[in-house]
Amino acid sequence: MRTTGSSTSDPKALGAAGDAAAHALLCEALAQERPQDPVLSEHGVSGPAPRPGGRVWIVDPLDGTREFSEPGRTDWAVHVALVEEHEVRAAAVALPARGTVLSTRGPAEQAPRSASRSRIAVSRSRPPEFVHDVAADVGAELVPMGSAGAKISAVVLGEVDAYLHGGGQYEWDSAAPVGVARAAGLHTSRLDGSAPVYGRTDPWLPDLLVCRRDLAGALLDAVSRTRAEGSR
Ligand SMILES: Nc1ncnc2c1ncn2[C@@H]1O[C@H](COP(=O)(O)O)[C@@H](OP(=O)(O)O)[C@H]1O
Repeated sequence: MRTTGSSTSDPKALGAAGDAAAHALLCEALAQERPQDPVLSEHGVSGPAPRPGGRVWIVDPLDGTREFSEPGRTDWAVHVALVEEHEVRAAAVALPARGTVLSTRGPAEQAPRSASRSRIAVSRSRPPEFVHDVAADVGAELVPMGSAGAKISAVVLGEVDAYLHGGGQYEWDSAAPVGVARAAGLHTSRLDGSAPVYGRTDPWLPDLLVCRRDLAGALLDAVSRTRAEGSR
């Protein structure tokens, strides 16, 4: 759709069309392969109603819709996660513009460090206010990128060392990439250090830290310090 320009020159319409096409494809495939399972996304639930703690596929057909509609950008992704008992059991994140799919079947080890100075991926359109103070606190460089899936993939691939998010997000923005990151041996938590919980009735999951294990303590301390200072 991107290379043919689809039928529209309006970036928003191209994003919406890509999102709708990917959603239809994933729902059709899951209805065919796993007809007993509910599927949750930004578009609501398709298939049977989810049961508390039961199996649910959490998908984001197009994460980084804005970047998808900007020619040449590769920071957008497709997320598919299988959640059971509030845990991600299996997941895949596709980066179609890079011809790459990362999954929970990938190597269970962290990539080597990207550079001597830590690099933290943050939203390019809505970076949380506290990230500048956190970066200064730990001596890191900020790397603005689109898409939670692309940013978490960048941590898995060793291109950056951490992804820091705050201010808002839903379970479909992070379920699959968090599953992939955890399988790759990375730290994944909320900003208070607790484990992210998926498959809840309310899918709001507004903050997240994914990083190399050796950085987790320093980053969580810096987040807690800068947020406490900011609220004074
Ligand atoms: N404050 C916020 N509230 C709700 N969703 C947010 C958000 N900040 C980021 N997101 C969502 O998280 C995904 C990654 O965002 P970002 O590129 O800014 O890091 C995007 O998903 P979509 O592209 O699927 O809409 C975006 O909508």
